[in-house]
Amino acid sequence: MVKALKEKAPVTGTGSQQPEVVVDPTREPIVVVDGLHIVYRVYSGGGGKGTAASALLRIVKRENRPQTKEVHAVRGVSFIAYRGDAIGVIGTNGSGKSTLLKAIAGLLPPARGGVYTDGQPSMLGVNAALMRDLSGSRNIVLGCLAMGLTQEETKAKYEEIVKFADLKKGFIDYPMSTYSSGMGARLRFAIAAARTHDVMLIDEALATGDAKFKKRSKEKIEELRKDAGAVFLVAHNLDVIEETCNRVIWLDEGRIKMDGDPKEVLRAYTEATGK
Ligand SMILES: Nc1ncnc2c1ncn2[C@@H]1O[C@H](COP(=O)(O)OP(=O)(O)OP(=O)(O)O)[C@@H](O)[C@H]1O
Repeated sequence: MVKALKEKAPVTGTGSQQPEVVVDPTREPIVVVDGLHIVYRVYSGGGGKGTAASALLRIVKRENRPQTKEVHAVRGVSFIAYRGDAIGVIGTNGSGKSTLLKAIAGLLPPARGGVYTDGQPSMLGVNAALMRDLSGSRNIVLGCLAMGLTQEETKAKYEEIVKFADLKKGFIDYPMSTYSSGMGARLRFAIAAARTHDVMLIDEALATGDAKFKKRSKEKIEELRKDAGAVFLVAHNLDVIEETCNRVIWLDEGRIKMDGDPKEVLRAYTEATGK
């Protein structure tokens, strides 16, 4: 559900230096992120990892919970994505890009603030729920059905997906555990791209492909963008972001440092980080 933003005053970033969010009443909002905070709780102390086995041992021994440490990964992020936006999310390692995408997908609960989406967000690779022990072709069928396609639609899309993934000969019938990470990423992208998503979230999917695959992926995103609500793309490769996106959000330590025209944001980012 999208909040009644059109009547509302501009949403402002809650972080001290975050840019103010200005509402464009002429465009249709698809995703509204309003003062979002995401906090991970990490179990520390006792030397061990927070595994189920160590938790069970503690329960049996009637010990207290281990100390928890908080990682504040997203700190008061606010922005509005409009219909037709392809938004690149950039930032150095650990700046909160993947966390933000997962929160938009509804996979992480906000500690404060909220995410409002118009339609169903699909995080590429997660929603497709690919199974490593099954062949690529079985995964195509399961992935399509999991995305809500009917059996007929799945059949109709099958060849297109195989063609788009363009795996080495024969690999489509091998278990996905035998695929390289690049091959897996191609197949995940191909499956996810087989249907239009209201909000499409792509995390580093294009990082592993070769130049030819990147070009085709870019074209596919363009095509999906026309029908999709909004596309979010996380990539360390800034060329991919510049070529694919009409807007870039720069995250720095969980806050928005800049949000706007790709050329301007990428230039400032490159100057600041030397990347
Ligand atoms: N499951 C988790 N549990 C605890 N802390 C986490 C978890 N996932 C991420 N973090 C922490 O949250 C912060 C943001 O991580 P995130 O993965 O969102 O960053 P990123 O910008 O996507 O990084 P990268 O470019 O390296 O992929 C980091 O400090 C990271 O250590």
